Amino acid sequence: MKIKDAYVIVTSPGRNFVTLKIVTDEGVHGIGDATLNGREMAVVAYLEEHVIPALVGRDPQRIEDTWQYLYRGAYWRRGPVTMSAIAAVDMALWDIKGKLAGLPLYQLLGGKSRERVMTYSHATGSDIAACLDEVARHVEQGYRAVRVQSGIPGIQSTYGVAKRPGERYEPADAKLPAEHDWNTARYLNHAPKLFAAVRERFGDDLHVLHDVHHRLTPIEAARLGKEAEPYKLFWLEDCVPAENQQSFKLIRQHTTTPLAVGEVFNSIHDCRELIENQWIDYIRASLTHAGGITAMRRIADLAGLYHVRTGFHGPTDLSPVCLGAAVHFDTWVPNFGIQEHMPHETRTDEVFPHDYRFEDGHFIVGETPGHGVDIDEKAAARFPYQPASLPVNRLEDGTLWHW
Ligand SMILES: O=C(O)C(=O)C[C@H](O)[C@H](O)CO
Ligand SMILES: [Mg+2]
Repeated sequence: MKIKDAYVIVTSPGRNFVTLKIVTDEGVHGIGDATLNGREMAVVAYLEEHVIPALVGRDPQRIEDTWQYLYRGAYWRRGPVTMSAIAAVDMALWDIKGKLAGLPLYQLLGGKSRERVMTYSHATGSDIAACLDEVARHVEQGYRAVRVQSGIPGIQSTYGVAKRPGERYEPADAKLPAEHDWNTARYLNHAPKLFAAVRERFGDDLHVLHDVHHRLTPIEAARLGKEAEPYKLFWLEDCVPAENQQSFKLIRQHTTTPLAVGEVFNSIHDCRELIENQWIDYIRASLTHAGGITAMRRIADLAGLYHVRTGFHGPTDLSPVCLGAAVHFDTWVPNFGIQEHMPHETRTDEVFPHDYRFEDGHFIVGETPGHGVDIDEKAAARFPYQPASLPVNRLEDGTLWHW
């Protein structure tokens, strides 16, 4: 059997998605997600110019060999563009393997470790009261775990807060990056009040998560982790930028608040020190940005040795293809923690028909052979690419900060 054809589909049903479709000479096809928010077309070019020509004619069943070929064979290893492209190929090939075997992906990985996959969603509000109402709405929908983000007095546009009440949070919009403002002191004074209010209204049973989105220094993160301890967070996410993995050593020395990191990681080398030193509790890399199922399996196995659990990134800027594959992975992986769930728009779900379903705060995996997600190319063609960028952040004096 050979790969006969492969092509990229870019579609924007509400936001941009990049999908790779691989077709075999026996007519079986598989798809993979290659969406890199704000840098979509770089991955398209990487796939079209450098990957697809090398795929045609290869045996689609040799997933590991193809992964090594694309990783080692590029000479230029790692990086989000390269690894998203490799991930898309990898996901599509696992999809094909499942279809050929007549088995859903989770069976290929080793079968079910659980019946359902706990998810968390996002409660956002312009202030604490509005955020609490959103938490209540999510609890009514069955969520056992909710991420809380609220506007901060004195800061105009805060990460994770929807622009208008009732709208979804969507950071990428303008063609060029929007400019946001940031003030660490105001944030640090505000965040513990939000956690306290959530616990007071919802009690101890709800899992409460919070995303700092890389904005603190290690000692500031240590202070926040310490002050959050009475409110027993499920996790504190991305409390510092993680290029310097040693930062987490300092944070860890000061707090027992569980730490999660990794949504911008693209290889096992980005998290090896964090895992081996047990400086984190949850690894949040995604199948799309960290090299696919083949690579993520190695990360999860390493993490399992050190009691680190998975908490896959699952924002709307990863397509239903990534989410579908993640639900299979989550159903199998022994050291599962939680799965992020930011529901896609209806038009996105229409472009990507899938068999995973949300029920009572959990995802339930489907039984369709492969990863269970397809693309309706006719529907996709109705939504042309819309250039969009993620924002940037500046301190009050104009200094560019982490967004
Ligand atoms: O979902 C999260 O935890 C995020 O931090 C979302 C990111 O801002 C988003 O995926 C950037 O593309
Ligand atoms: Mg995040």
